[in-house]
Amino acid sequence: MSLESRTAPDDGTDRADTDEATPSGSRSDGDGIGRRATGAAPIDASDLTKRYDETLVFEGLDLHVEPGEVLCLLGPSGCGKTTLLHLLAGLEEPTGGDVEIDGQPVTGPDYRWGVVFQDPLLYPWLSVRENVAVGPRLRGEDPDPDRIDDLLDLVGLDGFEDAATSDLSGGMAQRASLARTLANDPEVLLLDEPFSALDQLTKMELQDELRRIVDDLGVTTVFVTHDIDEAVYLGDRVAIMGTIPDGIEHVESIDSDTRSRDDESFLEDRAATFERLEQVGLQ
Ligand SMILES: Nc1ncnc2c1ncn2[C@@H]1O[C@H](COP(=O)(O)OP(=O)(O)OP(=O)(O)O)[C@@H](O)[C@H]1O
Repeated sequence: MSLESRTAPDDGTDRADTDEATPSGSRSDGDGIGRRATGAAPIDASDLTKRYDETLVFEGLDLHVEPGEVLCLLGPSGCGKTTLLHLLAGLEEPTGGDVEIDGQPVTGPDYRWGVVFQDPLLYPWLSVRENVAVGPRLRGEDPDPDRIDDLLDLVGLDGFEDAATSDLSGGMAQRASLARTLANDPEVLLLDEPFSALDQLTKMELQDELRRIVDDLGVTTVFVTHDIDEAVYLGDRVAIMGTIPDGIEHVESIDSDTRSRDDESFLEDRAATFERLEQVGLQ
């Protein structure tokens, strides 16, 4: 089995003498990721605390995502996945701690860290092509039509450039949403359960497409999901979040070379992740 299981130390501290990650998601080394884009940005969250009035979501959470890595945040409803993603994206302010992307503090939303939401949120009065060109336009740039076409090709929407968004299926709308985010050339891609509203076949197709795209672009990616198979299939590592306010309980490294849903190592990775979920008291 090629899976490296990275157990959280009992005392919650780093083990510098082993090849293990901390529960907060730091890595002691850089292997096992398999892809490392030159120029891709690391994400560093330090000592993050988020509280909404009486609700402490997590406290003192640390997370490091390697340049070009795909990290999946996995956990049950209400464990704080979206909250953590929003803090990484600058969509919400932490109660304590800070987030840096490529060494720059995240103080608010920015096109350099692109977010894809569960709802594609396309502008219905614009064509698919115009939706994808929105980011550069908002920044006062003249979008390069060839680049927009290339992006639509990349996400599998070749031939739908001039379609109205109302003519798109849910999967196609999510492809357009992804292309719109990629049009900003983000250093980091943050996705919040983007495929959870799609039927199983479309979801699997889009998982394949996303994996191909992030591999091609080498963009650092954080993907929120509550679907174990999705997390294991897409992630270089899977960070398992416990119930609030436990934060990240365990980080599982997934063998990057085996991206096949029906081979033995996928099933082994899945079983190991499921076991970890059970060990932190989740089903
Ligand atoms: N704006 C808010 N105001 C008050 N409490 C909030 C707010 N946003 C989130 N919470 C609370 O914070 C906790 C974490 O919520 P969050 O949405 O981050 O979890 P999640 O793991 O993403 O859940 P889901 O999988 O259902 O989307 C929950 O208890 C939720 O009720």
